[in-house]
Amino acid sequence: MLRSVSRAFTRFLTARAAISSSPSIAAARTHTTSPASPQTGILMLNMGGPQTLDEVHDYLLRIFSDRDIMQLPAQNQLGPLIARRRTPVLRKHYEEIGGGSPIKKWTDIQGQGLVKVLDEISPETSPHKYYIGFRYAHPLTEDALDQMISDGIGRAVAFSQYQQYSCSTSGSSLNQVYRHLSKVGALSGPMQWSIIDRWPVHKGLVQVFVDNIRSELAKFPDDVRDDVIILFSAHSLPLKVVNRGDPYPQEVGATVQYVMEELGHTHPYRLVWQSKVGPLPWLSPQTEDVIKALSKKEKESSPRPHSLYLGPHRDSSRTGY
Ligand SMILES: C=CC1=C(C)c2cc3[nH]c(cc4nc(cc5[nH]c(cc1n2)c(C)c5CCC(=O)O)C(CCC(=O)O)=C4C)c(C)c3C=C
Ligand SMILES: [Fe+2]
Repeated sequence: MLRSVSRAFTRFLTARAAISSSPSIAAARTHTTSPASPQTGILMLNMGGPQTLDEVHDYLLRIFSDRDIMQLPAQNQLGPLIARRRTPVLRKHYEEIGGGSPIKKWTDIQGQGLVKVLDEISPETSPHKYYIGFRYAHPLTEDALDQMISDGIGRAVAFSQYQQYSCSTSGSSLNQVYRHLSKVGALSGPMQWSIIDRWPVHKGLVQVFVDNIRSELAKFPDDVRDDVIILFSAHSLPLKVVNRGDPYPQEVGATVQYVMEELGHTHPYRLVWQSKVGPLPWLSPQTEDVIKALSKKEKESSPRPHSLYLGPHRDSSRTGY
């Protein structure tokens, strides 16, 4: 299902690209649908997060109902059951960071910066407008698409905010875009789509990691700084998904490789995996096991290794994986 919908979306994009490159059809379109100054919509796709504690249940319900992320037996019954049971645990986590996810706030800030730059560097596609399309929380992808349609957007960019591609994250969002456009009959509408589905080695991304690592390293005392081990901690993935050929592990590895090259390989490093859910095997080593092992070593050995942790946590939606 996942792959067939993704393929359908790709075929749809290819067909649109073919249409745009055909002079006669492109000319016809100018007459019929293009406004004098075409408006470009950038749809920022991400999983999102509950903005209030009351939104936690529905957020989890959407996650556990999504067959692109997991396939449960009798998912229609089991999904809602697990979501209900998990809600108090996750509510507590969000309570600890102030009562909600900051991802909407940061995506707004990034969207505002994005359209400002685009309006400056690309007047021919201005004015640009960003839309936030979250997969599991408000503002939902479906609502953003409806808004783009009602705004009469002529040129649309589906921009995945996941730097590395996985069928379970970016794939799920793109499938949702395709399904909703099909449902509302907008697949063959006036919106011309292009897509940014991954950017694992983009210069700007690599530089953000490099800058953050350098500024964190500077906080260590001079006599231990060179011994610091850098831990790159990425969200893990079930081996079932990896073995299907999902590109995510390789793309995360590519990000790490570029960052280490830019740093000049000044320090030892490890790529570790976090946030495994459920009983099945996931990519390892797990972050917490590596931290425990390194701390044990730190207590026993001399010179003592120190570690610098770089990875996702609930209140750091800006920092990467
Ligand atoms: C089998 C299920 C899951 C896969 C595959 C998966 C892949 C995946 N997830 C992220 C990033 C995040 N996931 C988050 C929450 C979350 N993910 C799953 C399951 C899978 N993820 C669940 C059940 C949940 C709900 C949270 C929970 O119950 O604890 C989050 C948000 C964390 C939060 O606290 O809200 C992120 C971020 C990636 C990058 C990824 C594959 C590459
Ligand atoms: Fe997840």
